[in-house]
Amino acid sequence: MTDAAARYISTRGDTTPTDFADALLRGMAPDGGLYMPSAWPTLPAGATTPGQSYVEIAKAAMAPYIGDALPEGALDRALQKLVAGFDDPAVTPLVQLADDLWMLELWHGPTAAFKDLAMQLAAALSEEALAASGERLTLVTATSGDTGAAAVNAFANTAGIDLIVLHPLDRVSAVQRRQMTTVEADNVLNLAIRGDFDDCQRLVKGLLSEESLRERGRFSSVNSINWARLAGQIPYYVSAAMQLQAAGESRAPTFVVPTGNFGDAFAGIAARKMGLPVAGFVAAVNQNDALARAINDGLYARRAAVETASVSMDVQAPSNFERLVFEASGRDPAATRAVFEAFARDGQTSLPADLLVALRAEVSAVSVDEATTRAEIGHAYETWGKVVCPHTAVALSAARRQLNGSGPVVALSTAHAAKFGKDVVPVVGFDPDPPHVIRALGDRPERLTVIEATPEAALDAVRGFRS
Ligand SMILES: N[C@@H](CCOP(=O)(O)O)C(=O)O
Repeated sequence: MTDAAARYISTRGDTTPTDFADALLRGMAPDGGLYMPSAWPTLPAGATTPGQSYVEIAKAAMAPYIGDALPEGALDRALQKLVAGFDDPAVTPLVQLADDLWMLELWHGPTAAFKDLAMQLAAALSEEALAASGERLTLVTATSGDTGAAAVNAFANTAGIDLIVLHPLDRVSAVQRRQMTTVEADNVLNLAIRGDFDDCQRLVKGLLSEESLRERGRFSSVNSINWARLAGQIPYYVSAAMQLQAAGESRAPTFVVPTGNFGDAFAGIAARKMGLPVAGFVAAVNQNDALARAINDGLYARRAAVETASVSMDVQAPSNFERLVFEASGRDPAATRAVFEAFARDGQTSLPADLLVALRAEVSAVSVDEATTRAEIGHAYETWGKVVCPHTAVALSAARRQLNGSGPVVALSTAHAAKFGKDVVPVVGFDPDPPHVIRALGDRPERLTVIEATPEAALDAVRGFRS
């Protein structure tokens, strides 16, 4: 019998429980909710034995979520492929910046952003899941820059899988856009949407519930609405804790996570649910602060996203907030449904007082403005000689406010600064040295199609692609 951690239920409570492979190939639950493991597994000893490699940690941490849903050895093969694409032996090295202040570098992979860690696995595991059934898979994915780049890299030219990426027109960095649009792959379609990331994510969710598209075969998403994306982000929290221990630090860390769609932060919360000792989580958002206002003021309200230097976090309706509400409500699907149906219908909803207390026990949230982000890029360079991207700067600014001598604070560094030259160069005064994966982009021509942010336009584009 499959363990509870490998059975997936919906946050909205109206879906037949299913296994990892099906949750992976569906992306979202049919009732409009998000898949969650029906119970949290305990972190196996293999993940926390000193001296383990990233592959060993990830295998132990992820296997309970997969159970027997994939062919024998699928996770091993996926992990070997993942680490082969990283340019650091630690995969996600932890760097000390000052007393109690650490930075977890998550950008040593093929698109120089943290998304590679789960996306490369999602691609390999999707292929394994499809090999057994021989089905065809179409993926639709919304991006504010990094997810799309990682998805294109991971899925380009994969037999049996088509990938359609929706990014907000002119609202991703030039490098992010070129990582998506210069790849020569007939199975990839780039759609530039006249709107913001939240429009892209809304269109993706609409497409996933569009029955007429089922003719194409399986239809899913590789946004962090897909549980497999979160499962692939849990191991680096465990790895960071192990690296701290190896450095002689025995106190539990506080993780500061630069936050957009809240998938990364929720993966950390999942690691803690599995038993990883963590003192706290801080979600650091930019001026798009819907999540911070919800947690700090109790009002979850939709506003148009503003453009910031940390473009990948220009999100005002963070999808994984639904998973947090589900968990904080004691896994109550009716309470979760009430919050997100009201938000969808009215554009805002007040969170009940008891829910708010439980949310704050899981995570705190701070918003960092643009001037502070710029100042933090300068501070990181002047103080530690580190050229950091704007997202990392948001995290570092929030992390430095957490330092109170009570334990280590780990800021997640989510992307290489060279992806965001427009905002980094004016502060540090030079072009950050790009890793070879960015240099290799060269000046190849770009391929993208511009469409309006309407369900009809999105549906037409998808129907017209390789059907
Ligand atoms: N920050 C993201 C937005 C989508 O996030 P995801 O984790 O749900 O894929 C991006 O860079 O696209």
